[in-house]
Amino acid sequence: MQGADKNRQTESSVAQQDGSIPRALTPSVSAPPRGRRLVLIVWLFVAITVAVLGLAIQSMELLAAGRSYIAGESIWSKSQKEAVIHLARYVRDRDAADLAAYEKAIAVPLGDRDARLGLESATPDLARVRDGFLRGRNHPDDIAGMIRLFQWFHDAGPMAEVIRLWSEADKAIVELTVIAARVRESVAAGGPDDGEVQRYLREIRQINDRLVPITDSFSATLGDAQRTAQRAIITLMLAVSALFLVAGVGISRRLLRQRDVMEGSLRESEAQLRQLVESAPLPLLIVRRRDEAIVYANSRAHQQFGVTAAQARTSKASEFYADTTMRDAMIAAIDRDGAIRDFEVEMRDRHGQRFWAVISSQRIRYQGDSCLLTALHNIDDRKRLQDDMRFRAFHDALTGLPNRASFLDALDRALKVAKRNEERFSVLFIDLDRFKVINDTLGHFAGDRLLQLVAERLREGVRESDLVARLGGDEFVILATGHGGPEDMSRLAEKMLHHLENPFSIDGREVGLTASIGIASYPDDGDDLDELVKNADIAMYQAKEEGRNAFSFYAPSINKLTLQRFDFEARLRGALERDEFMVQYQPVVDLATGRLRNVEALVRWRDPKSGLVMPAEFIPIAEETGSILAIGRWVLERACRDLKEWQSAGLLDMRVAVNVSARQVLHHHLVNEVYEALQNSGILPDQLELEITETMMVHDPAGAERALRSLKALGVRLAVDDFGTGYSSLSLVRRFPLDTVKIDRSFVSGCPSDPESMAIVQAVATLGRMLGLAVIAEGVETSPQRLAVAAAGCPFAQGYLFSRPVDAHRIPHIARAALGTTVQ
Ligand SMILES: Nc1nc2c(ncn2[C@@H]2O[C@H](COP(=O)(O)O[C@H]3[C@@H](O)[C@H](n4cnc5c(=O)[nH]c(N)nc54)O[C@@H]3COP(=O)(O)O)[C@@H](O)[C@H]2O)c(=O)[nH]1
Repeated sequence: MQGADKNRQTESSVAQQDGSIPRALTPSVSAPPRGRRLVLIVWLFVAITVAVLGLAIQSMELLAAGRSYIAGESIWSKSQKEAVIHLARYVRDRDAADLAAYEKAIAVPLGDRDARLGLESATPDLARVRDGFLRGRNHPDDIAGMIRLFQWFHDAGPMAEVIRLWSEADKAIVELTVIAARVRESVAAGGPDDGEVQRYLREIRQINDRLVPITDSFSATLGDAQRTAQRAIITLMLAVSALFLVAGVGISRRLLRQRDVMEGSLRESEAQLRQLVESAPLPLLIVRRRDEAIVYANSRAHQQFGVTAAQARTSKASEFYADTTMRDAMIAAIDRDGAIRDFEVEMRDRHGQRFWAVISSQRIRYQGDSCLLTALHNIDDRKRLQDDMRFRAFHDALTGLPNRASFLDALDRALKVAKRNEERFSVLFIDLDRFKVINDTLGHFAGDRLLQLVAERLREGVRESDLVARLGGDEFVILATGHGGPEDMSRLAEKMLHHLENPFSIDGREVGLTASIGIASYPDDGDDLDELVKNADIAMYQAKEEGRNAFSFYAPSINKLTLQRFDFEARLRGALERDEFMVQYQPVVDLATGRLRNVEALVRWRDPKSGLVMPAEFIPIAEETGSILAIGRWVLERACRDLKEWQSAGLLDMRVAVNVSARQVLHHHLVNEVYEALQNSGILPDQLELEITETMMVHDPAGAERALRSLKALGVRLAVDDFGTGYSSLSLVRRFPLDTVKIDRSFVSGCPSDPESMAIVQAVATLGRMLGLAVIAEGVETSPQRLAVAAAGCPFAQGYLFSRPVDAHRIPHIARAALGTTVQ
């Protein structure tokens, strides 16, 4: 409302019919513009009025000039008569007074004569003419009209006759002046005698007799001319008026027709525009500013606000704004700028349902009132998308928990608050134990589901004020604010471990899971963001070192150890790319012949920092970090290629055994990788033996069985490593499609002195023989052990007694030797 009147002159005009559309929106019709037409009509009537006025003035002037001639003729006639009388007296009495009276009287006709002669000359001397008329005692104001009348109409009927009679009369006047001159001369000479007097009087009488009919005629003709002119003028005026009347009627009819056409076009345009506005895809409103009344709303607006047309008419626009502050800001912007474009505002419909809209609005005049024409666009979907994107930017898509960015943000805020208020808070770094193995074992879908369930349990276990976030993978973090000291944190960590202890149900399976938690607190364990997170991570490693399913507080003393571990892990991650791995091969000997049965591939890491690293040191870490998959694949490829080379060198019966970790076995790509290794190298499937540990088979028998059967279908051989260390050894050999059993070194080392070890070796050898499995005794270091395992029925053996693991190039040499004793 404010400032409405002030700005009225800037508002658009609108049609005034009820419900019509703002004229500012009406398309133009094809007639000339209304303003221009109006100007033309005004000018036409001005021209007509000027013409009529001009004609009337001229007519009146002509009539006035006619009357001047009549008046002049009267004076002329009287003067002429006086001149005759006084001249006759002078002739009779020779009285100078009569002569003077004569001269005064005759000056009038002579003046008029001079004027006439002047007007009849080819180049009239108007001064002379005017002087003549003045001497003829005509009124000075009439002279100009008399001159014009003479000039314009001297050839026209009555006027020509008047001038002719005037010339006739002037001849008689001139004759009179001649007689007067003769009389004067005669008087001067003492005459005239009686005879002359009589003659002069007779001549004067004759002239007068001639003049009387001329002047009568002159007077009558002048009267006729005046009447004729009067009639002509009246006729002309009537004709002109009739003409103007006809023209006026014609123009008016034309204007009316044009107005009808324009109104028709306007109505049509308005109807079209109304239809357009009605069917516009956007809600449109016209709101009266004075009282916020909705004076027009299209059907989309009715839908948007959940109102009928009747309800809209009785509603106030302000009812539909969710927030009056926003509405006030919008009105202020309109008052300032005259219009607003794409103003974002929250609205609500009649039922209170809120939605976001962008509004464009401008001031208009509508039905004589200052109004706002407003178009709005519901942007709820866009807002939702934006909110969703914002949520995604700060939340983990899988678990819905705040993500790393969100956590760091919250941590930053917590730090500032804690510094300001001198408060404590803690970061709990949670890493799930062996999650990667579970993920590989159960598949990624199950792994994802497990992470979601873990997230739920963690969230349920914390206070409202604490923040649980997922940093990525199986790493979670809790930002615990408003807690007391380490006791509180211990309780929280224990509670979390306890929460996770109950098995998770995934796809009908019970999955057990534990976690390791590291705790770092502000200000004791760091006073910036990075340090706190890093130290909580270090503490978490400490908890893992302590055997998992545990929590640990950060302490500077654990830092060095853990950093070494970090460093080791980091170096291991890049070792493959840097080509730091190598494979050695350890022979497996046929105890009956002493010849080579096969070789076992054993990986080593040439770490630039710590030298040759044995697999027992790095394989568990590689398994935990997942890099075992790439390392295992590389060993497989390498071993197959080396075997192919030995075969090319003539060792045709050779086989190679490759260790495969649990994560590799359960990984879906192993079958493909083995197939590719066979294809790439060109060795036969049964020349490759894959060694799987017994513990792995026991841990997930179903997964292992599935994987081993797929591998078996390729035609490769399968061996169970470390046989006897698990608890289901016998059931394993029945369930899995095995070819070879390797008796664990711990049993072989007890031979032959330990009867239990001997008995186990013997039992396994017998079992193998009966099931058609090859049995290899591992870790044979001494001749008595060799003799003992041979006596127990083991056909094959492996151990330092025969050969330590050696580089590939030495295998052909060893193979050709009789391996009765240690080669090295
Ligand atoms: N997943 C993979 N695991 C691998 C790979 N390469 C090795 N490994 C595993 O590491 C374990 C340790 O291997 P390594 O240090 O090479 O030890 C092997 C031999 O050197 C050792 N051995 C052999 N004979 C004797 C002996 O007489 N005495 C004695 N003390 N040790 C001996 O045993 C290891 C081989 O044993 P096994 O595999 O059970 O046949 C190793 O156990 C593998 O599991 C790899 O590429 N992938």
